[in-house]
Amino acid sequence: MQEKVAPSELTRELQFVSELQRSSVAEGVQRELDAAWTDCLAGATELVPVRPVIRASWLRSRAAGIVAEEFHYEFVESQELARRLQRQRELLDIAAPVMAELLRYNPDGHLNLADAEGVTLAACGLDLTPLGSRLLESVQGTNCTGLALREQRLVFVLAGENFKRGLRERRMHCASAPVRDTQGRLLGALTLTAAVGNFHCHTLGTVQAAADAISRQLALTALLDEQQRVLEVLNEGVILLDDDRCIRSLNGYARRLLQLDDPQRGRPFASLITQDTDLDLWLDRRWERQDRDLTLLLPDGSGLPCLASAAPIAQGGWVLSLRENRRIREITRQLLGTRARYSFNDIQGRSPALQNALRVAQAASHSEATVLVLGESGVGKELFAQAIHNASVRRHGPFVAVNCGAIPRDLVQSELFGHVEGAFTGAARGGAAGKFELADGGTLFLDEIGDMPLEAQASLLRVLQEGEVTRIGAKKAQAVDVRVIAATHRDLAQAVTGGSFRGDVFYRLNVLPLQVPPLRERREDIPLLVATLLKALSRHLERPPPAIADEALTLLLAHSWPGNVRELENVIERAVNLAQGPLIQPGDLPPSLVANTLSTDTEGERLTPLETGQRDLIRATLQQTRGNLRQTATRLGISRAGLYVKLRRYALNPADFRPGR
Ligand SMILES: Nc1ncnc2c1ncn2[C@@H]1O[C@H](COP(=O)(O)OP(=O)(O)OP(=O)(O)O)[C@@H](O)[C@H]1O
Repeated sequence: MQEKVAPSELTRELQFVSELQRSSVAEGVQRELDAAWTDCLAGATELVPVRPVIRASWLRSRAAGIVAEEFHYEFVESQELARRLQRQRELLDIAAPVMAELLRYNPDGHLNLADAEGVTLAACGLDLTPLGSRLLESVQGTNCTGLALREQRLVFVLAGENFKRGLRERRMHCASAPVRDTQGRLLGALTLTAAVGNFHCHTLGTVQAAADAISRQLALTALLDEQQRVLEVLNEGVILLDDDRCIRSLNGYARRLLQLDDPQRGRPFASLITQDTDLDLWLDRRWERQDRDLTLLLPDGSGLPCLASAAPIAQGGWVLSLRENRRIREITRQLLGTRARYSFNDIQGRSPALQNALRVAQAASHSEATVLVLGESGVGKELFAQAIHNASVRRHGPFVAVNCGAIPRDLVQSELFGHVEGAFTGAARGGAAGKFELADGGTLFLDEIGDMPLEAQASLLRVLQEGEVTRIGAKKAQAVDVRVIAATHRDLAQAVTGGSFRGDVFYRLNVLPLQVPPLRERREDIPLLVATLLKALSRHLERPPPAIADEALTLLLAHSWPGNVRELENVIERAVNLAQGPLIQPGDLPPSLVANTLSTDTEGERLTPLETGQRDLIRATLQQTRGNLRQTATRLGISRAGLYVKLRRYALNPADFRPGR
């Protein structure tokens, strides 16, 4: 504790007090003090034999008009006292045993504890300073408590050094030391009053040590309190176990997890978990930290799966931290970004083929049935899956996508269903949740389901049928609430026949089949898709969207699009980057596309008489409009997109009809 008294002064004071032990000295001192006091009251200022600290206090007391001859205590009002007692409850609780102990060694003495404003908050021993009495020097003149508060250091005041006659005539000496808070701020003063014969130099040390003990205990309590608060606000359950694996304490989060109100002190931890955790294996002091999946037993008999981490404490016992799997999954989802971005509004196209797919998808979003999205690569199968999820009741849950074709065969099962620690070589410490668990409460999109190995299909069937997953190596299954949307570009029925896909899984998945049409079957959507892509790309590049020249659009319409919308996206992105001016020209398109297009016409195909008539009409109109597509479409009463489709069908190139050809 901060001690303001200079070492030399302290030595002097101790020497002085120790000499007082000799009664001849004490009597002499008393006589001198009485004489000096009388002089002081008569107006003298010299007061030579008086210690400087006392002399200064007497002069202040005299100047403040304090009447030395009158003695009675002044009190704060009872309500005010109650407020102060309340405010200093902690200090009082800590000080009470210290004061009681001190009194045991000074049975004929008196102890009082005053707050920083000199109000007595606690007292024991002789009936001297009453509760609520005001002891500041400005109220009571020179007195030990008032002086300690003013000097903020250990002081002693002999009987004859008090200012008021009533205190002087008690013939008792006092020592007082300040009590401080953790920041070193003055909280009050602890004062010991002892009969003259019992007061010696050790009294000073004892009072100082007691005041320091109170201050230290206050700091410790504050620290403990702070740690307790941290533990209580912690976002995970913390349980302290003793060496016998019984509970020493639980923080608030752990109590909430376990649905328990009281601290459960002494309860065996084993009674709070299901029996499938081998505690001997887990709580092993050789390991610094061990993670385990375990299931907490709740009062209603149900189980709460958690990830628990155990670290041994050097002094004995363990500290366990617990997080429920549900929360870990939430955190993982936040990290992985398992949100579906797209909705039905993002699916562009007005073609009957696409509108038809949209109708089926919208119906699927109102149901909970498993959906099987069929379509070539890049047609937008995941887009549809996301849109279904976002329009379904699960929209606030996770959307987890897994490409079954992209995971190494050996790992598919563990990726999807998770595993427990030690399930196989290379298994994660503490085990790992699978995608089904991650998608709990939401949708799991199983892309390229046709590539799923047969063994994994068997486990998938169980999840689809039972709504439960069993991690690899686990003894027990866990319930999961997941809607599955699977997708494939393969012909699954044929795969079933060929034996590479299980028939039972196929029928389970194929509840709601959704065929997403390839781009070549909905060419009329191309202009709209191109416009949307141009807008999105230019927004990204922060420049106005370029237009597309008719010739270039014709080429796009005529292409067979094996890569579907994804291919179209790439072609447009390339063109936007290559385009010199505000117009995308055929030269900005990939050369392969230009070459292919002109050959993918109706060559070799026989046209019906009706089609021949239509082709001739279009050709004639193109001639009249000199290859102007807008005018041609208007004259023919069809949309531009419709015209493009027909141009491709009949291998007509508008450029051939333009002047200069
Ligand atoms: N109708 C559409 N409107 C707008 N964008 C689309 C449309 N269809 C597909 N896309 C876009 O095309 C790209 C490919 O779509 P997606 O990844 O959903 O296809 P996929 O069929 O799942 O492909 P794969 O079979 O290769 O996984 C995406 O960027 C998607 O946004």
